[in-house]
Amino acid sequence: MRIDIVSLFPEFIAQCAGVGVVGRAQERGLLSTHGWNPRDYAAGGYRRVDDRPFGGGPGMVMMIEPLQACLSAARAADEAPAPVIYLSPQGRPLTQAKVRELAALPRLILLCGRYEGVDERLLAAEVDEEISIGDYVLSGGELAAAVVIDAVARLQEGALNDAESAVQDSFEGDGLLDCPHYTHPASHALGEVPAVLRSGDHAAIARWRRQQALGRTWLRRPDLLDEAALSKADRALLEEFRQQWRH
Ligand SMILES: Nc1nonc1C(=O)NCC1CCCCC1
Repeated sequence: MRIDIVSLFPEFIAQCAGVGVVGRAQERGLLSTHGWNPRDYAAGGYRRVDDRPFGGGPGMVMMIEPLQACLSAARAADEAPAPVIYLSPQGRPLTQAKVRELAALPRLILLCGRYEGVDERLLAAEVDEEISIGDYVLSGGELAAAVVIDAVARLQEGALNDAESAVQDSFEGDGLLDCPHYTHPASHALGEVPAVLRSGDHAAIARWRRQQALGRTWLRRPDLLDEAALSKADRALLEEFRQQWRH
């Protein structure tokens, strides 16, 4: 999978994409990322990429021309077709389902805004999809682009080892929150590791983990429960958790 990122700070993305799972996926040839800076496509000595907003108001707006030229250069760098995705709070919320959809594509072009945003005419002409990573305002789209890159990189075949796949599966598989995790020491001033996890009874451990995932989802994200397809056994486990919680 190839991801091109249009950003005034391409070095930011290169840093994020160079470490951990994403860095390893690149080393394994599962993914490649390429930064493109609109300032390199801005005319004149000053290489202007932004200007004052029509209608007045604070801040600056990213201009059409440098972005359009930069996007054209990025597109031309590979023959694979790619949707242009703009990261902004005005976009549709990013979900794991959307991540799966994006991860299956051969290529993405991510457009990162700065300042107050991008000239609407550029967005209307060049952007295929607008995506938000949450209802808050960042100083630029780069962090959101890094989130998209990380999430799709994890889904590339061969990107994760067994332990990492387990984490992916625990959310990805059934849309529930993850269960709690514990490690050494078993006893600590902060508390004890739940006995079931030290019992060696793998069936009991799996049951406990499933019940904890169900219970936490019920407590913290009941909206996810609505969408999850719970089995009869799941519903019984959750009811048991609810009873215990209420006493
Ligand atoms: N939230 C978000 N989800 O995706 N992107 C987000 C963001 O807050 N981006 C910064 C804004 C800053 C002004 C220009 C356009 C991008």
